[in-house]
Amino acid sequence: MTEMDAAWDDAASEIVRAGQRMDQRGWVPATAGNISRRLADGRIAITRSGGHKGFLTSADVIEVDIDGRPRVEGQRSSAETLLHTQLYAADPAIGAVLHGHSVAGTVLSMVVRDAAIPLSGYEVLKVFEGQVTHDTTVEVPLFENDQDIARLATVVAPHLGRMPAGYLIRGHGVYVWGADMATALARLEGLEFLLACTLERSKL
Ligand SMILES: CSC[C@@H](O)[C@@H](O)C(=O)COP(=O)(O)O
Ligand SMILES: [Zn+2]
Repeated sequence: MTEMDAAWDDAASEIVRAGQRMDQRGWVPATAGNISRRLADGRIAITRSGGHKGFLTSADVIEVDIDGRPRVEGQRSSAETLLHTQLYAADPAIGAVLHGHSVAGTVLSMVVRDAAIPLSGYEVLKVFEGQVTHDTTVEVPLFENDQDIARLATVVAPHLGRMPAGYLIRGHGVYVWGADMATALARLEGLEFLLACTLERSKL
């Protein structure tokens, strides 16, 4: 096996395991969610469209370029590929992107009518990029859902580089990222925890 093949296999395994983890947590119901990883050589590995993300195999991971085009003609990458590649294009430090549809994120995004959900005073805020204290507010932007992903990407674009905790799409789900898969998964777990806390507090 070449070094390039081994690197691809590692990335595909990380994606498969991330899907299993997200499924265990209930964040990818039915065929929801998508997962990608940028390799050191710049190749982008992403889940194919459809299929359950808890039951992925490496055959469900395909290569796309930075503009979101599958390298192999006829392969169908995630319907939301452009939301991944725009993050990679904007920041060379990003190495993994995760998208899930949790109950807390979906419900909160439909109840809150503001353009962002503020998260304040939580110790777990320190899981997000650049955060060193609980004594702060991190805003999670809320974008309107759109089946036209290219158009949705243009709405997200002006916010790139200014979303330490990721973002929410209304009635749809969350996007988070990190330098590697472990960091992206930790941020997703942190964000889901904080969204669940926000939802619980709204019931008191
Ligand atoms: C269960 S429908 C969910 C899809 O419409 C979409 O939002 C999603 O997250 C998964 O799409 P996919 O094309 O498999 O990456
Ligand atoms: Zn989705």
